[in-house]
Order: sequence, then structure tokens, then C-alpha cells
Amino acid sequence: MITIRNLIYRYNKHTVLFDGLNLEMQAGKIYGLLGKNGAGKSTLMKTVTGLLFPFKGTCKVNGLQPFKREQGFLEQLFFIPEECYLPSLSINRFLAIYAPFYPSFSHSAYKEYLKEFNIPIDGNLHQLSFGQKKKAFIAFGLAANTRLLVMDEPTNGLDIPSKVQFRNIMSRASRPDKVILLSTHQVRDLDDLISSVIIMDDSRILLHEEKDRIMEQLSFYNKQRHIPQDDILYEEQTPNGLVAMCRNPQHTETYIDLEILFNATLSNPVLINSIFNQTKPGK
Ligand SMILES: Nc1ncnc2c1ncn2[C@@H]1O[C@H](COP(=O)(O)OP(=O)(O)OP(=O)(O)O)[C@@H](O)[C@H]1O
Repeated sequence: MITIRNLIYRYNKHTVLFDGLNLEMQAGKIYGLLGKNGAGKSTLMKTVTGLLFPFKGTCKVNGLQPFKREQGFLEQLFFIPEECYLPSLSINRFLAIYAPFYPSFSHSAYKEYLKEFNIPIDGNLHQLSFGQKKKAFIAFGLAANTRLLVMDEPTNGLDIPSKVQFRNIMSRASRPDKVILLSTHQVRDLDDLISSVIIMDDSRILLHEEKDRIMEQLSFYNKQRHIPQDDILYEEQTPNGLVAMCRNPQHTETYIDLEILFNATLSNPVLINSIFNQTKPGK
């Protein structure tokens, strides 16, 4: 549904940011985009949402080129940036003005999400705190029912109960014809939600794998247990002790530690990719 081919993007003549980026995302999935500061996540999200123009190469969403900003594209896109600046309107007025732009907008779902986030429907947007504004906008974005939903750091600014509410709401947001792309530094906030992991560094995609395949090929253990040295791909001292990421020849199901996977991939992307390439279907 999203196809990026040989994408070249540069902010200025001297710095090429994406130098032939390729990426595919399919409907029905929730993609978690992980990367350090400056890795290129926001630039990728802005390209996919049509806020930046590719210098060369193509980016297509459902066959349309985002930068053309055609109606058929815009009415199926909702982008929630990290910081939401909302107009000084009542929630009802905001709804009356902006909901008609989205043909599949669900007023009942919007009310339900607001209720779940404890935001009064008869309130004013300018009277809400930063976190409440963000929740009101997330509720609107989900109720818009677009085929592409992009969220930049959605849990930033949310308190602990709101993060739980967010996860509950998001777990019902997936649809077979919808792509959800989330970027985050707070991997533990979103790790249960995402179905596919994209790790970026230095404007390149280092790893792009389904969580099911990660679970099949890798296992994560606290190193109190005995693990054959040859199976260990990466290990790291954490506050809870030494954690090891290992080959998983027996396909034992363990909890995926996304932080460890992220650090392991950044430290040796070739090795981590080789694990998946050796076992690609058809090999
Ligand atoms: N408007 C701009 N002009 C020039 N360079 C830019 C501009 N915006 C971003 N960059 C550069 O592009 C690179 C990627 O930035 P980007 O904002 O995409 O990273 P990010 O992964 O979203 O980072 P963060 O996690 O800090 O939000 C960085 O090196 C950044 O300095």
C-alpha cells in the first residue's frame, strides 16, 4: 500500500539525506518506526504524508503520490505530529468544521474515544492542557477512519493512565485496509501494539521485519540461564541484569525486548539482517 522506491531526498544542496531509500508497507499492519534523534524518521513521515517532495525516486500511497496532495489522498490521510497546535475553538465547533473532510469519520467513535480519554465533549480546545489537546487530536485522528494514519511520538506528553488508555484504544484501531505508522523513542509504550518493526539510523533502514518473524528467529533471555555462547548475538547490562539476544533455532517463544533489538541492530546491522535473510521464505 505504501511503496517507496529509490527515494532521494535532501534538505539542501550539500546534504543528501535519503540516498536511494526503498521501503514497503502493507495494509492491516501497525509499523513501529524506531531510530535515534536525527535518524530521519520525521523526514520519512513527512515524505509519506506529502509534506516534503522527493528529489528523485517515488513514494506512492495507494497508487497516489503524496506530494501532489490530491483530494483522494488527503481524505484518507491523518497525521498526528509530535506537537499538536489546535485552533482556539470548542470541540464541537472543531468537529463541525473538520470532520466533513473525512468521508468515513465516525462521530460515535469520536465521542467514545473522548470519553475514554476523559475529555469533555463540550469543552474548549484552548482550555485543555498539552496532554489533553494531544488526546483530543488522537481521538479525532482515529475517528477519521483514514486508510493511512501516521503518528509522530504519540505517547509523548501523555501521563501513565493516558498511555494505558491510548494502548487500549489503539489495539482496536487496526483495520485490514489501513496502514498505521508510529514513530517512537518510548518503545515500551508501544511494543505490544506494533506488528512490524522498522529501525532507522543515519537515514537508512537497518532492519524491517514482522514481529512474528523476529519472535521466530530471535529469543531474549536474562543471562542467569545457560545459553550456548554460539547462539548469543548481542548482550547488554540492564538495570535488571545481563540480557542476551540469541539465535532461536528451536523457535522458542520469548517476549521481544525492542530496546535490546534496537541496540543490537545499531551495533551490528549486517549480523542481525543475516539472521533474517538466511531464513527468508523460499531460501
Ligand atoms: N528543515 C531542515 N533543514 C535541514 N536539515 C534538516 C531539517 N530537518 C531535519 N534536518 C536534518 O535531517 C536529519 C533527519 O532529521 P529528522 O527530523 O528526520 O530526524 P528524526 O529521526 O525525526 O529525529 P528526532 O527523533 O530527533 O525527531 C537530521 O540530521 C536533521 O538535522
